[in-house]
Amino acid sequence: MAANIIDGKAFAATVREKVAGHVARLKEEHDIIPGLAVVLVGEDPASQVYVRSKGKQTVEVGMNSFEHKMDADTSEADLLAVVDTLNNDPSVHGILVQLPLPGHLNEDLIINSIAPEKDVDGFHISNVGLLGTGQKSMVPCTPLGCLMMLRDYHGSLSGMDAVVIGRSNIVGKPMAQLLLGDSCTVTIAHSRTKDLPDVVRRADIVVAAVGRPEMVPGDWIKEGATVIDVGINRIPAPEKGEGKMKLVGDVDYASCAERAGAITPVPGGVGPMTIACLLANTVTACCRANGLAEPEGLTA
Ligand SMILES: Nc1nc(=O)c2c([nH]1)NC[C@@H]1CN(c3ccc(C(=O)N[C@@H](CCC(=O)O)C(=O)O)cc3)C=[N+]21
Repeated sequence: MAANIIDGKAFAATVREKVAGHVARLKEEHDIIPGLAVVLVGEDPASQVYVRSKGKQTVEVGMNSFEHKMDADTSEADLLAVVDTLNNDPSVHGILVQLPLPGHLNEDLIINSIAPEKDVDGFHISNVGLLGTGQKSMVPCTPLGCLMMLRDYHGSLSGMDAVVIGRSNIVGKPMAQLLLGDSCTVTIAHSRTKDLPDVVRRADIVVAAVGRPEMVPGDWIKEGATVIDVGINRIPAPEKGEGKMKLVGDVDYASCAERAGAITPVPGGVGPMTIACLLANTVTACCRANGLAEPEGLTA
């Protein structure tokens, strides 16, 4: 059986359209323009690509985009000062500090210095706690995008067996919380999990978020399961020519697609949804900051 392909790229376009609609309404009815500030420390080429892409999409949906580029040797105090300025700037509704940060900077400290209501990444300890207790929060963009695709494909997720492979704070843990919130039976698997293949074989929903290229083979996938591939790994592609690279996920797409009922591709799956959800979170933050109704269809 060939799996249905869950087209994250197309889905992300519909999310951005909804965002653009809300942005237009905010401007027209309330004279408010949502603003997203992205802080990039250092010159990691991949990060620069993502930041550019975020800025471009932010402007395309009609929001204001603010970019703060800082040197790789920026001090913690200087970075905290920039975050403080953004926290106090009423035209900024969302703040994202691009991760990973250079090693001399304390990531937790920086993230927790962002005003929780502007923390559109959903990484602040307050938002983590709110999500874990089922209260209104900012939800991390990648898991939110995965949840939107799963709900769209399945309708209700209630009672499904979900296995999340990976226990990171930015994907695995919040993903598990969201699936639990939708009444899945959730297992978080990781590098020390015993009998990982058998654990994954129980799953109706597999979310792979480990950052290891093509580590999940098709024979771990239950017939008909839904596979969400969060991995974005750049690996050599000698078949495309000398020195060429390609993007692959954390699952072996060809063999998993043979057994899955549905699967997200890489590229064109979770990645585009992550950025779309960042824009969605910024609109949500803007509405909350102004005491306006939550935008429909953009929150968990
Ligand atoms: N504070 C913070 N928040 C983040 O959300 C964050 C971050 N730091 N640091 C880096 C990672 C990475 N990330 C991606 C977003 C979209 C794609 C994406 O759209 N990927 C395309 C392919 C892009 C390509 O060709 O390279 C796709 O999967 O189709 C990828 C990666 C967000 N991140």
